[in-house]
Amino acid sequence: MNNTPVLQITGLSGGYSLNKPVLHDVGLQVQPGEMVGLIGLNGAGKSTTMKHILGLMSPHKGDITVLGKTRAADPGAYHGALSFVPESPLLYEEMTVREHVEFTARSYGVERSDYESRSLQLAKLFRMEDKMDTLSSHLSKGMKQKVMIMCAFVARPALYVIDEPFLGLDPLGIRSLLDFMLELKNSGASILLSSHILSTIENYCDRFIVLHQGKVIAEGSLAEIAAASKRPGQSLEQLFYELVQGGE
Ligand SMILES: Nc1ncnc2c1ncn2[C@@H]1O[C@H](COP(=O)(O)OP(=O)(O)OP(=O)(O)O)[C@@H](O)[C@H]1O
Repeated sequence: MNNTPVLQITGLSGGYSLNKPVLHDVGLQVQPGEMVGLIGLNGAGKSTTMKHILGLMSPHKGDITVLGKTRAADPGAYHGALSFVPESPLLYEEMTVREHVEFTARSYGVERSDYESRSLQLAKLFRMEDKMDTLSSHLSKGMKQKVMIMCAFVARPALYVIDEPFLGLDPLGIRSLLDFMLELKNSGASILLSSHILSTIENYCDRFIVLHQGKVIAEGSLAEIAAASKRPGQSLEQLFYELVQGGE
């Protein structure tokens, strides 16, 4: 059996300047078919961790592998194996929704017929069918976020890196996104998801990584974190509160 984690981070230290690291010896894994919640206060280092995974920043120390390969060893395979939903939508103002989704599908080498069926499915799921030919500059904030999500999901990579995706989404959009992530996970995809909405992700993620001041201070399933904290039965929010208060 292949036990290679889809994402493996080992001893990662990094940040925006060499003399002031933001991440300190961060280690985490995401296995095939796992949804892992990366949680932490504002400034804990969640987005910085994601930027390192995406190769937008280089580690000061440590290694990151996707499907067992570093970015340096095989940049094409590394980037082709992951897609990203950023915290704030970044779109080309002069392109329509359809053009964004199609452009992304092409850059991932998605077959035309797969692109067509997936884009139809995503447009329906996120209630964007009547906006497919609208310029992105004419969309609402939540609709722009949906375009980012549709682009990430049209590719079907092994790993999804999703940074606080719920901001701006309406309740139906949040439910559609959660259900779709569950479907992807059940079909074997791996998801690293950051969010502050702990009550929402509590029942969806298999495991949680708690980052505090750039360090991993707890990890495991809800039951494992509760057991390690000697607080069985507590909610993720209660456990998180106690962990970060203790970490101050
Ligand atoms: N572009 C940047 N240049 C310098 N420092 C930065 C930059 N972006 C973030 N930081 C710093 O890095 C640290 C971690 O920030 P990061 O954005 O990773 O936090 P986060 O956990 O994603 O927070 P949030 O929940 O607010 O999104 C913070 O101290 C922040 O000030």
